[in-house]
Amino acid sequence: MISQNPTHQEEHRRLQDTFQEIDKQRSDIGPVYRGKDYVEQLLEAKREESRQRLDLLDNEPYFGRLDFQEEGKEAPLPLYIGKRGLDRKETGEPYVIDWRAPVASLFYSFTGGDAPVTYEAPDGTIQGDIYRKRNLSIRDKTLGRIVDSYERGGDNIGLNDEFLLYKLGDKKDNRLRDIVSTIQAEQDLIIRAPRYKALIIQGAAGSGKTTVALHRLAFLLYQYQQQIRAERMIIFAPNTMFLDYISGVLPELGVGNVKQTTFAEWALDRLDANVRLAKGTTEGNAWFSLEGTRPPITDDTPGRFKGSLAFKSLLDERLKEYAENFLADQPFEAWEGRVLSGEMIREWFEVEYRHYPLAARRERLSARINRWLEMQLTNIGDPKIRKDKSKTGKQRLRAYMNKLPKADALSFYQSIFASGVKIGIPKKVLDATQKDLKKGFVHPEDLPALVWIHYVFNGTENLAFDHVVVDEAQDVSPLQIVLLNTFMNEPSFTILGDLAQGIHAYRGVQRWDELSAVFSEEHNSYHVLRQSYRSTLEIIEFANRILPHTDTGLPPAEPVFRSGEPVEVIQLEREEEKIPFIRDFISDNQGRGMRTIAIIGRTDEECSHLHEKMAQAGIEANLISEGQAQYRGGITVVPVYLAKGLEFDAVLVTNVNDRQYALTPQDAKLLYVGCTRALHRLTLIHLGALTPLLNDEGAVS
Ligand SMILES: Nc1ncnc2c1ncn2[C@@H]1O[C@H](COP(=O)(O)OP(=O)(O)OP(=O)(O)O)[C@@H](O)[C@H]1O
Repeated sequence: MISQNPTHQEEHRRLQDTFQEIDKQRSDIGPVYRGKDYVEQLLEAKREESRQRLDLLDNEPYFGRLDFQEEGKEAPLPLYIGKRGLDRKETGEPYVIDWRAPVASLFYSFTGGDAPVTYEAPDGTIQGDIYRKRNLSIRDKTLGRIVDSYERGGDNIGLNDEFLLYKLGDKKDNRLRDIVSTIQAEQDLIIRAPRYKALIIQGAAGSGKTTVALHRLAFLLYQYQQQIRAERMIIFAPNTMFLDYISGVLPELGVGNVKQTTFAEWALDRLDANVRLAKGTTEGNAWFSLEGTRPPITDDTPGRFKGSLAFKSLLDERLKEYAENFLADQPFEAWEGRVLSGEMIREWFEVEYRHYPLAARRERLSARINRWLEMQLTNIGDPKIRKDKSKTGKQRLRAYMNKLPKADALSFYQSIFASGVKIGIPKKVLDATQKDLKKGFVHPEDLPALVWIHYVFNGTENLAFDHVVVDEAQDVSPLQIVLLNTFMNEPSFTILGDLAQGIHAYRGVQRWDELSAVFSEEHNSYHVLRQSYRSTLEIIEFANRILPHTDTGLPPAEPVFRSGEPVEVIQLEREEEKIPFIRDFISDNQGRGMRTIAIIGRTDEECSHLHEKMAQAGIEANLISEGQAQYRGGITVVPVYLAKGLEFDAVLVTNVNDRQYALTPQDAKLLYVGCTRALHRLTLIHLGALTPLLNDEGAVS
């Protein structure tokens, strides 16, 4: 039924008109070509692109309207803003404006007031006045909510956040979504930042870091379409399940082909097959179990040392020495009396081939000596003697080359550790590495150094990035960033994370300047996102109480004013109460329309045990364990260290007692991660004494 409201009627007509235009353009494209003609096939690829763009538009043609009067024009024009642009077929006039277009930036940067506004167009700054900013919700081709957040001359009070709050109140499924209709001004600044920057973003939990980084990729592809290709953009995320969780956003924004991977996967792809990860090095059983004590984190902590710039300097020194001593300075004697001097060989290797990486120099040298050998053979007239000499010469060349080092990353790395303390590797680091390394096995934190060595030996293999996104960057090392930077002519990075969620501090950074030190001042661009969009006011205020215990000195996250239910901290008397409690928690939340519910435990073992008990009690849930490739949504049991990056409508954190979450920065970070996963409801239970991390005057019990 069409509403009687004149605004609704006007927008309804505009929407129908848009659908007609889309239909017309689709029918003009014509049917799919299935023939063999090559030119037609190429044209068909273009047509298919247009079809896909129209399909995307057809779903939700636009989400916003901005009435803008450009200076010097007679009247304001309504600009409709959508995920993709659409021009009128007949007149060519813009009918829907792509959200990434310069003029659309006004929609995001405008926060009210009657003062003139400006935006940067390719031809310079454009000034004008805004008369209306409107959000429109379109679902299943039907116009829903219309919210005017600004009207010139109106009172405009309290309307600004209404559409955002309406969107944030949604229940979630198993995928991260795009936010084009409600991007906030502080996020938009990051999304539209210039290409050649190393953006480092410290963002509170739920501030939209991951989402913003994905929108930035879509923006860069639009803005620099002649210079940037999706296939040369890459996203590094902490694990494959997280990649699965975020995998829907770029296609929703009409962007395909961006490589999304983990650092370990990418590194192992680069390295030779002889590099294998040692078993039992998974973080789950090493760092996050409750067994033993976790040593304090220092610069000598193996993961931190092996990712440091100090280690890189040490490697570089050794690599230089290795290259200098590569040749044995031996002449090559092809057969008795036919000698190629050591000086000549050095001249070729060190002067002629100096621009090639070591492995290529080695190969070129071998080919060059071989050519010299062939030349010598042409001087021998007797075919039989020539054949004999050729055989000897080739054998000797093989032997000569075999004596040269192999320029293999793993052997080099092994040799570095064999030299050990002598060359400045701390004993702690040696002890943690040697045993496996001697057998040819490495740990994840060895990978940046190994790829670095491989790069010095082999070059970048023509692999170049147009833009790199590093998510959860508090867990990466400076060496990783240096390494990725070598695959680019000029830095173009979006590096995002939250130090308060640095649960892998044993290999990550403790301050952002550890990463910014990699870039020059002109490339560095540091941003802070404090506003948190994910959780209700009550949840954010609760989590903010844990923050000081993380020892990061970070300010509290700022909630959007979206109020929900109070956070509950409940003490159970007996272990047997737990499963019935979980059952009630799930059914209560399902009854309130919550679609994703997580039971967050402290360790892998606790979660497997809970999951088993729940199954015995007939409660079906997905158990998440390390190495899992997919996040399925619904009811999930997950250890807290694997919940990072994900979000759930309702969260139950189990066993928040003083043993599971002790008064240490590491445990504070884990608990902070657990609590900030919840969108609408958060409950914590404990048996025994409550964790001191929550034991302050504000705790609800
Ligand atoms: N401008 C916005 N409009 C609507 N929703 C938003 C906005 N910004 C962020 N969100 C929502 O907030 C939630 C958190 O976003 P995201 O996961 O990108 O944050 P994050 O900073 O990476 O979080 P964390 O560090 O806690 O994993 C998501 O549900 C996202 O859709």
